[in-house]
Amino acid sequence: MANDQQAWAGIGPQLAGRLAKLDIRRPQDLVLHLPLRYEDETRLTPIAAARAGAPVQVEGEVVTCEVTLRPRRQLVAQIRDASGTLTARWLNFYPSQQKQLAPGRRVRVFGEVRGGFFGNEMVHPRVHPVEAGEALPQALTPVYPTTAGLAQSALRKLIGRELQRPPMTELLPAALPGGLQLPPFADALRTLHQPPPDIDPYALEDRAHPAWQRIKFEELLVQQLSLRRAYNARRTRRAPILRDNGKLTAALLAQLPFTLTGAQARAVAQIGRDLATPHPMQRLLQGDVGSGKTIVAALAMLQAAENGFQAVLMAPTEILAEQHWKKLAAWLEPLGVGIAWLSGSRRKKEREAELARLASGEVLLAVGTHALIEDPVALPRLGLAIVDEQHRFGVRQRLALREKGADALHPHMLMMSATPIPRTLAMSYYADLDVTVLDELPPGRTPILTKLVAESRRDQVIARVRDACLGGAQAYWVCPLIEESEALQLKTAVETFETLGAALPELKIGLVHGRMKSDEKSATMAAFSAGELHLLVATTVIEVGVDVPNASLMVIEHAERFGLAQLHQLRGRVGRGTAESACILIYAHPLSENGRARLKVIYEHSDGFAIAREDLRIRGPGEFVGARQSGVPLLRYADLEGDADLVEPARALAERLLRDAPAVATQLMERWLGGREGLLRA
Ligand SMILES: Nc1ncnc2c1ncn2[C@@H]1O[C@H](COP(=O)(O)OP(=O)(O)OP(=O)(O)O)[C@@H](O)[C@H]1O
Repeated sequence: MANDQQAWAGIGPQLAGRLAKLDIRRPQDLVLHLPLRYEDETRLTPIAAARAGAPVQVEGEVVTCEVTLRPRRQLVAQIRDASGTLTARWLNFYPSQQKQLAPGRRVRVFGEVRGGFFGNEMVHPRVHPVEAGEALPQALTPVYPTTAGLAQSALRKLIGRELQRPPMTELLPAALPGGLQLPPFADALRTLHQPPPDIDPYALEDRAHPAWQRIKFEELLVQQLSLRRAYNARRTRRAPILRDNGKLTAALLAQLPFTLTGAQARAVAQIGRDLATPHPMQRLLQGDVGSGKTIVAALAMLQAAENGFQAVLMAPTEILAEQHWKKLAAWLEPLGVGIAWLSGSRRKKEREAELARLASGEVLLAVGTHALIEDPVALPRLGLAIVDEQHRFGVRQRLALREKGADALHPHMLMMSATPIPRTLAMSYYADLDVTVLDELPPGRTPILTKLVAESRRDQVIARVRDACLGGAQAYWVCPLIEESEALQLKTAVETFETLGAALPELKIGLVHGRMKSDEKSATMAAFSAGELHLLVATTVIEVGVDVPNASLMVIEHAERFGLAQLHQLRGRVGRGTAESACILIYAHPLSENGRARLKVIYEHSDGFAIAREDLRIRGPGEFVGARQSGVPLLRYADLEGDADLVEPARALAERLLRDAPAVATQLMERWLGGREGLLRA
């Protein structure tokens, strides 16, 4: 982080430290520190006309000013203008304040009036002693976000000084994409820092004013620039050329019990083309629950193997890794292609054997958890790395996987996600990736019936589970989420398992939770997959990816505690076969407003993109994507939902600048990011 010491003339280390807390590290950062709101000191209100509720400024002569001791120590002044008298009081004050308020002096006081025992009064108003002939300010007074030890007045002065200084260079071209009309940068900044008195301060505060639009547009533009530049950098790196010679992939397709959906075929073709280029692919495959991402991954891995390169698939949980491995092995082994499975839980001997097979090149493909990125794993010919549920991994883990390849060659990267995100968000957060969407479900799926049931009717739900299971179906029962305590969560899971066991003696019931030994977990999952268990009681370990097509009933207890994405994922565990499926959401009273809103959304929508849009509306984008973790520079002013219509033109202009005016692109990034590395994402 560059701290331009030279330019901080007149600013000592203490002040510099406080400014740094506001992310102001260079003089030019000051002008991008924008007001939260404004106070109108450009006009005066006669004392008699001041009404309670809104801040006003009055000017008058101090009649009296004294420290009283009852009911407590305070400074009390009477101020009079032609229309009346006002009492002002300060419970905390400096002796110098009393001097400022010497009787006979003219002062302006700014604050909110309220009705007191002795008539109208102001508590802790701001005082400004008036010099003879002093005019009212010409601009609204900005109120900035600040930090302890840094007074508004000091910050205002610093920013005001910086605003005087040329140049606030205009960096945008005259014609903006989409016919967007925005004021020049310098004008926008002046309007925001020193708004002329005829501007309605509320219009500025809700940030819809063209001056705000300009600033937000430039901020979004810089976000796009930094992401797109990271994306373009991949062209400077080399990756192995993995051609689709069609032998193994065609054999796999011929042997599948289904044909690819149109969306899958398009994704496979797109990825196939990426792999055949000499630069690393950076692609995100987004598919709603059950849209069939695994086969797309398998075909890509085969394409690597066909070319003699290694490919790995990293999954966030052991259950998921094992399931992927089984599915891939069932598809690939008949073709004579081996696939290793690495997870922290496998016995040492098994692990070592798998490692040896990988190191010798006997097997080219592997599936695993983060165990894949650990030290002993050598992947000297890594050509393709696939990360499933990519948002569950940190930036560092994804990078570590990339670093597994040989020095000179970067592997192609494919990120997969079953959490669809709305288009504007994808454009913003994933502008350094190409995005493929699987927007089609395999045919023959029947829609899932979602029911909301109050906890008082739990017995009826149990009866329904009995009927369904005795009729040949299988069911999941998801235990309540207890975020505060894992121990309690476990206890609840065990208790639920026991009470259901007692209530449903005729059913075979299994239990999985995160704390079980891996082999127990995998034995239970295998028994459920094989149809040996009717009912699987589970914590959210089954949230992602579990694929047992015969399971057609899902019960979620305390559904109101789960997030929308989580509910959607959980519900997606059923409806994967041809049987009619149902998801019963048991909720407990009282429902919070937010809990009610979430249940309503999940009840009304089945499409992951629609749910994501609603989720965004309820939670806001920051939390939605886990912005910090994604490593994308955070937006200070623009808001991806409210300013969605600026994102597309920002993206278009970013591409144009990077192509035609890279120096301007650099200047823009320098202005906003100050030489800080804008992007860390793999
Ligand atoms: N084109 C297809 N036609 C029929 N069935 C398919 C097709 N593609 C995949 N399937 C099957 O659909 C099920 C879901 O596929 P998969 O597990 O790959 O989904 P997913 O996208 O990973 O979903 P999730 O994110 O929910 O795990 C699997 O049983 C798979 O074999």
